[in-house]
Amino acid sequence: MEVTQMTSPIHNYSEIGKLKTVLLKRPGREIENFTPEMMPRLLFDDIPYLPIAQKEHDYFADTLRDNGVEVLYLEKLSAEALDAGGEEVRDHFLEQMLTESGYASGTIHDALKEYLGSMSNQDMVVKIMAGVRKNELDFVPKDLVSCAENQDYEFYMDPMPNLYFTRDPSACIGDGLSINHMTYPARQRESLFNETIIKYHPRFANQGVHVWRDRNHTTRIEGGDELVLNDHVMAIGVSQRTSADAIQDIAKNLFAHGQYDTVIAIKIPHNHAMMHLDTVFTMINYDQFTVHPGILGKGGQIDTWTITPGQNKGELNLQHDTDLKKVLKAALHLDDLDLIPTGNGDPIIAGREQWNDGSNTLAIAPGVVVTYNRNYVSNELLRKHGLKVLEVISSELSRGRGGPRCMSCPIVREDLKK
Ligand SMILES: NC(=O)NCCC[C@H](N)C(=O)O
Repeated sequence: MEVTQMTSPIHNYSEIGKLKTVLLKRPGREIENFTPEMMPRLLFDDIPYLPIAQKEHDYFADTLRDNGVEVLYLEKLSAEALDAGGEEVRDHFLEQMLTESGYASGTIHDALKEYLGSMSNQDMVVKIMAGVRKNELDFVPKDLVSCAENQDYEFYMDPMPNLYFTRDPSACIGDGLSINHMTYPARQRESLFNETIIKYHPRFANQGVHVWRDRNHTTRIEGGDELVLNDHVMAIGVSQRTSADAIQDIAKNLFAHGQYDTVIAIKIPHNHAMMHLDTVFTMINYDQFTVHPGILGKGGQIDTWTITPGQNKGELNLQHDTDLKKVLKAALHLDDLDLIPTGNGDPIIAGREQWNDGSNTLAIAPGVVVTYNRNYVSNELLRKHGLKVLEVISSELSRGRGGPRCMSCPIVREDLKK
């Protein structure tokens, strides 16, 4: 009998291998469908201007395409997955989305189900992403919660403005991925789209994709913290968004079922400006990284724990260290490495450019990075360190507090030369 080897449609064994396929989300109505009062809860710092945000995002996507990258869109794959899954899958998806939006049953559930259920899969996906306002439905709720508590709130279903940060709800690692239970309610529904794609889209379903950790957990992890340094070493941020217990959990799964043998947990400040490791630290070449000086203490120290498999199954060894350079050199077998400080280390420029994602570079090949044009001091420094820097326009996209790495989820990268 002929045995056919299944090849996973996901192949991502580094942060820097030549990027072949990436998942993006073009900003839609969801990034305008909220008021200033809703901004903190929705994790935004301002109201973006949609036509310009779309223009900037198209420029980003074109920059990737011009460099040989296949660009897939979350909104399109989600609808295609539902098309492929059929009626039962669509019904299950909608029920789950309604449940996670606060309507497991009841009259509002029924009205929303009828409203969204009358749409094509593509329209339904776009509508759910954009949010559902009360005035869209010809329905007056009569339950006590609606009458006594929520009468002034405009939405039945909140918009999901953070969807264009495709980095976070899932993360491709090796030939698999983590589908993430995210920290804040504003983003928790997002990974349901990723789960649906992996389970039902013909490109991904039944193709041997490993799910290292699914979204059905109470502990929290987000892709901005998950850095695939090479084919056996990861770095994961202990951050506002990723908890230490989730890191231990995914480390155990990676060690037991994959080729990974080292996870470096890096503790960063827990605040909005630095919510993920990739807002302060990214890998951009075999031996080069961006680092925001604001994460380093006196003498350049930072808490790291190198996690490796323990003696017995399921056990983990921890090695604590505070010298990031030493830890990375040891794990990556490098004689030296170049940590390039955001804003050239100037405290004012570093703080300002990090806020607008000056550390958040997307490597599309070793030594080739995509960055926001507004971070001109950091960009100039990267060039001085020998990097090829492709700048993209960034006035509106940056209002969501994420840069080129946050806005992209690499699915396929070429393997690195050994
Ligand atoms: N990887 C990233 O750092 N993503 C940026 C996410 C920004 C978004 N407004 C959030 O707070 O989740």
